Parts: sequence; C-alpha cells; structure tokens
Amino acid sequence: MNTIGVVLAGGLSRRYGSPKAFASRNGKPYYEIAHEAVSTVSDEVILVARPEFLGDFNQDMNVIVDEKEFVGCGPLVGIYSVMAHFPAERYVIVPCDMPYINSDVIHSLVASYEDEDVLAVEVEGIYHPIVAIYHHRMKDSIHQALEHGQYSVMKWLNGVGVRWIEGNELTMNAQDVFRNMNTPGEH
Ligand SMILES: Nc1nc2c(ncn2[C@@H]2O[C@H](COP(=O)(O)OP(=O)(O)OP(=O)(O)O)[C@@H](O)[C@H]2O)c(=O)[nH]1
Repeated sequence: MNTIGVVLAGGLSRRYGSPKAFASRNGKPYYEIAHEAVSTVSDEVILVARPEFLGDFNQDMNVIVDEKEFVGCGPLVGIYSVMAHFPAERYVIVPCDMPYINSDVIHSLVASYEDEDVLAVEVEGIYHPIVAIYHHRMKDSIHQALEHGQYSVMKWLNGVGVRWIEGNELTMNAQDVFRNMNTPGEH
C-alpha cells in the first residue's frame, strides 16, 4: 500500500510564542522528531510549513506550503495540500508539536488501520484528529469543506467514517507520547 507521511508545521504558534517546529527536545528539533516517527512507515515524507520558514528546515527534507487559496487556514489545509500534490493510498499524519511521538507508536497505529476513511487517536477522552491515518478518498470531501470555509478538523470528521483508537492500546505511555506543546511551559 502506497503511504505518505505528513508532518504538519504550518501553524502560527501564537500561544507558543515562537515557531514550534523549531523548538527542540534533547537537541533535536520537533519537526525532525515528527519526521522520524513517520518515516519508517512511509514511502515518502512531506512537511507542510509556512512560506517564511521554508529555508530553515533540513534541506534534505521535502517541504511544501499550504495551497495558496487556503494558506494558514488550519491543519485540514495542510493535509489537503499534500493529498493534492502527492497521490498515495493513505496518509499518516502527525503534528510538529508532539516531541514524544515515536516510530513504535506510529507502527502500531498503521498496524491497526483497516481501510477506514480516517483512523485517529484518542487518549482518555482527549481527541487527536491530526495524529491519524487519512485515506486518499477523503481528498474531495476536505476540499469541499475548505471551499465552504469549514476549517475545523473535528467538525469535518463528524461527516466521515472516522474510527477513534484509544492511545493506550498503542503504547504504555499514551499520556506522554501524545502530549502536544501549545505553550513553552508545558515541557
Ligand atoms: N499546514 C498547516 N499546518 C497547520 C496550520 N495550522 C496549524 N497547523 C499545524 O497543526 C498542528 C496543531 O496546530 P495548533 O497548535 O492547533 O495551531 P498553531 O497555529 O500551531 O498554534 P496557535 O497559534 O497557538 O493556535 C501544528 O503542527 C501546526 O503546525 C495550517 O494552517 N497549515
């Protein structure tokens, strides 16, 4: 099955105060941690970033920007932008602000995928709609949502076949592994 890894890094990081993709844990930038987590299950990994930071990423990586008409309108745009330019059967999505994410847990997620429209992670009632696998058949539905100014991933997911998988089934440390950083104080 043809699989593309997607690292979402096109947010504004307003709460964090500086671009989260370039924050680091043990000397490694968050975006590299995310890239590593998805790379072993993917034929190719694409980062979707803001235009002003394109030159700041590892130049060996494949970095694109959001579709022009929807730049910065949220994670759904990043996912759509990759689907539009890189055809594959499924897309393994991770955000760039989860510094404890790792390839073991992403392997378990991929092993649990059963051709759903979307398979996404939930940890004890906290939903992570962008730690997920999206099938390519969702492309047109996402595009329609964006055209209607419907940018909320959770709202869009209400209308499609999503299966939520409990993070504790994927790892013993789900609370840590799926923790995302919104402010610098959360480390
Ligand atoms: N490609 C793309 N990624 C996005 C966009 N908005 C958010 N993301 C990514 O989605 C993930 C979650 O983003 P949030 O933390 O909700 O938003 P943020 O803009 O980064 O941060 P705030 O400004 O504090 O809300 C991060 O990996 C972001 O980089 C967008 O418009 N385009």
